[in-house]
Amino acid sequence: MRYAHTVESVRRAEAALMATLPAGALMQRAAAGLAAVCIDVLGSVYGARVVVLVGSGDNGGDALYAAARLASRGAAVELVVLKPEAAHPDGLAAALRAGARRTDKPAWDGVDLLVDGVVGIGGRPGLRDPARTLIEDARAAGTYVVAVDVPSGVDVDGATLPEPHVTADITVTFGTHKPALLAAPAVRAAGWVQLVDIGLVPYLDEAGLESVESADVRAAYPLPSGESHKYTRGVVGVDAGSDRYAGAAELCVRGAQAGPAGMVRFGGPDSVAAEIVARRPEAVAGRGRVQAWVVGSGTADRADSALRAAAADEVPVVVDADALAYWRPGMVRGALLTPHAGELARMLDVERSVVEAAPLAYARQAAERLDATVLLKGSNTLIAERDRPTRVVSTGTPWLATAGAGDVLAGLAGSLLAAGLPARDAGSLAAWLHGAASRRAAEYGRPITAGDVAGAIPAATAAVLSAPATPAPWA
Ligand SMILES: NC(=O)C1=CN([C@@H]2O[C@H](COP(=O)(O)OP(=O)(O)OC[C@H]3O[C@@H](n4cnc5c(N)ncnc54)[C@H](OP(=O)(O)O)[C@@H]3O)[C@@H](O)[C@H]2O)[C@@H](O)CC1
Ligand SMILES: Nc1ncnc2c1ncn2[C@@H]1O[C@H](COP(=O)(O)OP(=O)(O)O)[C@@H](O)[C@H]1O
Ligand SMILES: [K+]
Repeated sequence: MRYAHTVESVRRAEAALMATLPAGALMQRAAAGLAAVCIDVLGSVYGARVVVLVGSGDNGGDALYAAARLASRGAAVELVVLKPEAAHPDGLAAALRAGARRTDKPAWDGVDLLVDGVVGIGGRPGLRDPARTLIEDARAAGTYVVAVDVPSGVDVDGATLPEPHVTADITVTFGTHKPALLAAPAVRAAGWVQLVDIGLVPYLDEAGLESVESADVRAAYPLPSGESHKYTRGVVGVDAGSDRYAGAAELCVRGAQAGPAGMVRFGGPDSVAAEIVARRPEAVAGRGRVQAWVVGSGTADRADSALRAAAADEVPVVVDADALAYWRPGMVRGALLTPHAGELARMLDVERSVVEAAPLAYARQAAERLDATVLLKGSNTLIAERDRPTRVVSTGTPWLATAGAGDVLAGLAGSLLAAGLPARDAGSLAAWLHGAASRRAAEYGRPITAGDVAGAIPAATAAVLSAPATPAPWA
């Protein structure tokens, strides 16, 4: 996992760490890491033109000490000090001593790098003038932007993206990720995120948000053993499709067949079942004992009765699409709800745009109110569960936004549930593999269908399971 901590949690850890260190040591660690990334970006530092936007807090302090390092290596550094009376005094003195000079209006033409030290974790969302105009001018000139800790103006904890804000090419963050650096929409402003170790990790409490990585998928994927037979691997029941949406049923079955369960039972209407069995002969038509159900994809006006029938089996259920409208809190223990933003908005009785602007907050609110694990689909997918860190998955390509892709995901999640994973893990692995399969199918850049995604899941699974088990550096 990559972990993100809230501002409050970072502040607590920083206070504990700072108590063990000489004054200013932490800022020097941050500035050294920041300068190293800037040097990497510049390639050749001597003679490079660097503009540094300096805000009035410690974020500006980090930027000033990094500016001093760049200036001492021969960069032509210009400091735009936004509130001179409040700038970090020692940092400013160090930068000026090293040869940086002050300006109010940089000429952006020929600037190699802009360092955004306007605000960090102490910032309020949005940007005021003159920072706002300076950033706009720099962007219009195509200047490369490195943000310090977070892109200034984003909502650090809520991961929303109020206007205006800095859009960075690289964000150099300190100690741990912040929610805005992992979750949409704020993550879109961060660019490539570089984490600098400042010794904070031992002092951090549990993360509020965690990003699922390939090593996590590898560690949790349910593998068959020599003793396995199809029933011990789990049977997943699919009640999907209708005369009008027969395709949804097939896509859902294909998603389920691409997962670890040993068997897929198709429990939808007979007219659809005949077609499913003809096209996917490994599926067994008719209801029977299952370890998990997938209900709702394309069920149209059967959704209510289909969900009730699945709930009566008292096994975990993936509740998708049409069935979401009939979900009642507490209906099934261990349920995984898989709405997109529009479906979640209807469940919470708010506008879709409101959910899209703040998916992290609404996924969490939904998990509380709906008393279930909620997988909110989108450009990155969130898996929220009450009292547990929220998960984020960002393996998908935008080509995945194609009709039927959600049916495949629901089937795959059901297969992982039937194989014994709890809802939060089943949702995380399903979203990760579904996204990875979409990239593979799209060959990193061409249109795909939902069927292509289903077809690519086994290869995406093989790739992640067979990768060498080197632990991630942060693990
Ligand atoms: N603590 C540590 O040990 C370490 C911390 N580190 C670094 O410190 C950073 C946190 O520093 P911080 O707490 O000083 O707050 P910071 O983000 O600079 O902003 C506060 C200032 O900004 C202003 N301001 C607010 N909103 C604004 C807006 N929208 N637009 C414009 N201005 C705005 C506000 O001024 P005001 O508006 O109140 O006049 C206030 O003065 C952290 O992100 C990391 O980079 C590292 O060195 C590692 C060690
Ligand atoms: N911009 C995007 N980038 C990456 N993945 C996306 C994007 N938009 C949607 N997705 C993914 O595409 C899938 C679409 O599912 P869904 O909205 O249920 O479609 P359908 O109902 O047609 O099956 C989800 O897995 C979602 O996470
Ligand atoms: K910043």
